Amino acid sequence: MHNRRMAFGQNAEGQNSEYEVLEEIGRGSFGCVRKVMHIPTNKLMVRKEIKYGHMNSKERQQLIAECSILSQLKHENIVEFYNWDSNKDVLYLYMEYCSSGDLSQMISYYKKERKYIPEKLIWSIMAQILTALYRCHYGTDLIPLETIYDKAKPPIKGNNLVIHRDLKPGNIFLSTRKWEGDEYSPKKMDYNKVLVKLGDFGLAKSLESSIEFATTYVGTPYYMSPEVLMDQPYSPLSDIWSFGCVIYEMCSLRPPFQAKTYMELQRRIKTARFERIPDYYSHELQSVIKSCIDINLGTRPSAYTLLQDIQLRIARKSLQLERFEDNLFDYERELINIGNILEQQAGEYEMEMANIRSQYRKEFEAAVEQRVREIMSGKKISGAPELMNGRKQLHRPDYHWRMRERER
Ligand SMILES: Nc1ncnc2c1ncn2[C@@H]1O[C@H](COP(=O)(O)OP(=O)(O)OP(=O)(O)O)[C@@H](O)[C@H]1O
Repeated sequence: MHNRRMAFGQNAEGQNSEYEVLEEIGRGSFGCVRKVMHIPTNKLMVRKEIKYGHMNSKERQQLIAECSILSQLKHENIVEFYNWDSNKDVLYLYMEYCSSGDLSQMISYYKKERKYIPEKLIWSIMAQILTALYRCHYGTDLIPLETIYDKAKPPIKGNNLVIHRDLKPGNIFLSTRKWEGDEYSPKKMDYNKVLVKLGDFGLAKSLESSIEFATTYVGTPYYMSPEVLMDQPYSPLSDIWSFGCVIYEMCSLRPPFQAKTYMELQRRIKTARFERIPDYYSHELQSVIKSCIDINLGTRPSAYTLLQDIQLRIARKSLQLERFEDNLFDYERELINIGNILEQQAGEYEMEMANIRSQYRKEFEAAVEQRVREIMSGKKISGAPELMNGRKQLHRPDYHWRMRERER
C-alpha cells in the first residue's frame, strides 16, 4: 500500500484521510467518480471507485499489478495516474483531474452548432492521440521531430506495454491553456488549442473478465474492433481500429457503425463498411481513417506507421512549436515578474536612501545650528573641529589684541 497512507491513516469510513472528498462527477461501469482534494499538495484530483469485493485474490492481484504499471505511465497526453488505495471492498484510483471536458462533449457541441470540426484541429488531436498510443504500445516515448522530413526509426519495444482497450470519445479528455474558469463550458473553450489526454487506460483487462463488469457494462461497443467482437485477443491494432472510429466520428459527428440492435451493430462492424466522411475534409484524412478501420490485421497500420504520414508530421511539428512558444511565454512572464520584483526593490532602496539622507541632513543642520549658537554666545568652541579649522582663531577673546601687537 502507498506509504503516505500509513502517515495519514484512514477515517471512520475506512477512507484515506489524506484526501478531502468533494462532489461526484459522474458514474461509469465500475462505480462512482468524484473530485477530491489532495490535502498535502492542495491539488484537485479525481477519485475513481472500483468495487472489487466480488473478485478472488488472483483477480485482485492482477488489478493491483495493472495499477502499478499505469502509475508508471507518464506522458503529457495521458491522464496522470497518481496513486491507488483500497479498503475491503473498494479500490480507489487517484488521477489527474481534467476540467475542460472530453471529445464526446466537443463532438456534441459542434453537432449542436451544425458546424464541422476544422480539419487542422482534427490532425492535431490525431497526432496527440497517436503519440500517447505510441508510448503505450511500444513502452517508449516518441522522439521529437527536428524537421517534418524526419523519418522516425522503427521503435524497439520496451517493458510494460499497455493496450488501451476502451478508446472512445468519452475517454479522451481535453484541456487548453486559453481555458478560463473551472468548469466545462463549450462557449468559453478555445478548441483551436487543445491538449489531449487519454484516460481510463488498460484496467479493462482485469475488469472485463469480472462478473461485475459483465453485469454492469452498459456501453455500446461502437468503437470495438471486429477481432475483439469475435473473441480474439486484444492487440495494439485493436486500439488503432477504435482510433479510426473516433476520428471518423470527429469528421461525421456520428460513429461509423450504428444500429438499432446490438446484433445488427456487430454485423455492421464485421463488414467494415461505412459511409465516406463529408467532402468538406481532405482525401488524405479519409484515407487515414479508412486504413485504420480495416478488418485485415495484416494491413491495418500501427501507431508508428501512422505517425509517418506527412500531415501527422506537420501536426506534430506545429504542436512542438506551440509548446516551444508557450514555454517562451512562460519564460517571458517569469522575466517580467523578476523585473517587477527588482523594480520594487530598487524603489524600496531609493526610499531607504532618501530617509538616510534626510536624517543625515537633519543631524548635520542641528550640529551646525548648535555650533552657530555657541559662536554667537562666545562660548569656547567644542566638537566638530573640521568645521572650524582656521576660523577657530577668530573667536578667541585675545586674538584681535595679539594681532594688533604683532603689526606694531
Ligand atoms: N480524469 C478525469 N477528469 C475529469 N472527469 C473525469 C475523469 N475521469 C472520468 N471523468 C468523468 O467521470 C464520469 C465517469 O467516468 P468513467 O470513466 O468512470 O465512466 P465512463 O467513461 O462514462 O463509462 P465507462 O465506465 O462505461 O467507460 C464521466 O463523466 C467522465 O467524463
